[in-house]
Amino acid sequence: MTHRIAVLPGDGIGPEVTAAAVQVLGAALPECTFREAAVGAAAIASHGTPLPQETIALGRESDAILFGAVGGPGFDDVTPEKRPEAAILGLRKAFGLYANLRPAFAFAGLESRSPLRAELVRGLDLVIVRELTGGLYFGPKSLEREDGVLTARDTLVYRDFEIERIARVAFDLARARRKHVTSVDKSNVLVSSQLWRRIVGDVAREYPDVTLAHMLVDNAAMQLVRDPRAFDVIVTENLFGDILSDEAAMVTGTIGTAASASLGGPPSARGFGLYEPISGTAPDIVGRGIANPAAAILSAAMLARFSLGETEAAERIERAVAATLAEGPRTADLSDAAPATSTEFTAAVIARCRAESVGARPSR
Ligand SMILES: NC(=O)c1ccc[n+]([C@@H]2O[C@H](COP(=O)([O-])OP(=O)(O)OC[C@H]3O[C@@H](n4cnc5c(N)ncnc54)[C@H](O)[C@@H]3O)[C@@H](O)[C@H]2O)c1
Ligand SMILES: CC(C)[C@H](C(=O)O)[C@@H](O)C(=O)O
Ligand SMILES: [Mg+2]
Repeated sequence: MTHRIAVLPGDGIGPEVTAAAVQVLGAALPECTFREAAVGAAAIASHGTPLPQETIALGRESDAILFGAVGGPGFDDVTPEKRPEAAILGLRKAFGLYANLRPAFAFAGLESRSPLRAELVRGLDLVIVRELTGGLYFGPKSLEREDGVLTARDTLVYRDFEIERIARVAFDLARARRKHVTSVDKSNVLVSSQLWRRIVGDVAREYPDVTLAHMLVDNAAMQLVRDPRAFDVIVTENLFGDILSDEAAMVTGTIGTAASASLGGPPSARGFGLYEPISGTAPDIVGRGIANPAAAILSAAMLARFSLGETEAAERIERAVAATLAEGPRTADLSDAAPATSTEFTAAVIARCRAESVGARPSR
């Protein structure tokens, strides 16, 4: 059966890392077909809009989207809906992708790259379940002069069903893991967080085998660097999840391995999804061929697992990435001396995938 993958490379290092992910996925699953469309600043240049209708249409004709990154210089004075970043927000909304899974995983051999002491990080394996289609990102916005005062508003809105469904995703996930959920909010200040805490508590009663802790977001930011391994599944609202996931990624040693899946339902129900690195267009390294493609490749593995049901291929890709990170070659974010290029890292991952598929398991 053919798997139809929409590839949206976007801007900056997006095309560099997405090309790597397409190569690896194509090698692991030859039945994938790839069709590309424009998003972000690239689409503004070619179509006059960050998210052309034909890009959405390609997504609708596909089993999954492999996404790079969007953003670029020159948009500081442009309203949010005309910025390149509107493309990713528009896709999340258009496809109802409310559940964003962001694993933070300490790969063996990378402990010394963490800003934390190696013994605090070794074996770290947590998942942030970020609510992705609500909150401050999607509430009404305005910028108006009111009584002579220039006034900007972003509105934080959460509805009960939005909290309930993301809480269920987190508890279901925890059930298949270490059975602990930390719900992160700011309920000492925000009424939306009070509702969040109440509803997550209600859902928790349906999962007596899973423990729940509530934590304020400022404390959570601190605990993530004090003792990151105390976390199993973190569930939180859109903006807190955005910020905490970059922090958790760096705790593992680099943001260059941080993958994500954006789903419209529980991960157990195989279906359409969008898969992307959590990081951005990395303007400081674009065009140099040194970006770490691991996050994009691991996002492709999540795509194989959650949207294609190809568990064996997903695991093969993940093992090949883990072995390459452990043994090298490594890109510049993970190596001080003679780092590999993105292309060299990708070739090493593909070689390990192929070696395994012909029966010769690579050494770990
Ligand atoms: N999903 C997305 O499309 C997405 C996500 C985050 C940021 N952005 C956009 O990207 C642009 C740049 O944002 P930023 O600079 O704040 O964050 P960024 O994530 O692009 O970069 C932050 C730092 O991480 C490094 N980095 C990121 N990915 C890397 C990789 N694969 N390998 C090695 N190093 C890597 C960069 O070099 C940089 O030093 C902005 O326009 C922002 O809106 C887009
Ligand atoms: C580009 C931006 C809109 C996006 C977000 O804030 O969700 C990014 O930072 C992410 O983490 O995916
Ligand atoms: Mg982010």
